[in-house]
Amino acid sequence: MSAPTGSSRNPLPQLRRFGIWRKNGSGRDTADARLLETPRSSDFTHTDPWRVMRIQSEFVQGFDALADIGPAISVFGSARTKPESPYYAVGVEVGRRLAEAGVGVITGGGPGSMEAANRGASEAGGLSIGLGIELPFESGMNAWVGLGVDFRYFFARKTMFVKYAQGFVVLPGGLGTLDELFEAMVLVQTSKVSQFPIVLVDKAFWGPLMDWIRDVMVVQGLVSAQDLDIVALVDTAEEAVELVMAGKAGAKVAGRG
Ligand SMILES: C/C(=C\CNc1ncnc2c1ncn2[C@@H]1O[C@H](COP(=O)(O)O)[C@@H](O)[C@H]1O)CO
Repeated sequence: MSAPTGSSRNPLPQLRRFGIWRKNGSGRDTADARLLETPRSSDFTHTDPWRVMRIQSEFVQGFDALADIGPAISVFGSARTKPESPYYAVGVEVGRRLAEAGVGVITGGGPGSMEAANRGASEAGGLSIGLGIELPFESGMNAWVGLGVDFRYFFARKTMFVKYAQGFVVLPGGLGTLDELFEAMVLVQTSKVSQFPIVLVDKAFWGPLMDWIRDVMVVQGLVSAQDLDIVALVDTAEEAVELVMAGKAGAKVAGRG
């Protein structure tokens, strides 16, 4: 995690934090992992009803903490992006431009590109939100989050990314970023959400993936050519924010089901 520099236009935000958070140290034992484990005895299955209560409380807590945030955009990207990387600079600029456009910035609250977007939003005086996740190794909320909500379960957290945002900006990333991107694409493809702009930043990074979808999936009839229009590819933070804000105007409408 980068040390804040003296060039900030705003000091580090005062963190308001929700959720149960514990440092896991080097252990690999998390609530998510325990839930997904195959039960080894019937005793184990008897604990699942209690987990449902905990899962329920995580949704209630998320809804409660985020209900009044106003318009916001979720920004995804690699947890491993270094502060000296050009991707980090783009993330800061995306966060800053979104804040200047008057919308909150929601990230996973972690390091790398998440930190960059939170930092840009925070430095510009905007609402900087982090949805943290319990992981088996130390990570924690980055220092640029002003409103933090901690989650044990990925699926509860992912609901919040969509429910409280009017669009996604996706910076280069790995499996976690792809997971978030494809979930959003499927929600649009299946009309669970509409009017939901998804903007991918860096054509050189994302282009080959889109080419593969077009050349393999579309050719084999596994997705339709129109599904590629669910996302837009750009090269700059300026274009990303312009596009995502233009799409923001329409109300998000839930599909049937
Ligand atoms: C691997 C490292 C830290 C992990 N910490 C994370 N904290 C919060 N959110 C995370 C973390 N890792 C992944 N995510 C989520 O997935 C996306 C990034 O995943 P990727 O595989 O790095 O692309 C991101 O948008 C988060 O929501 C650093 O040592």
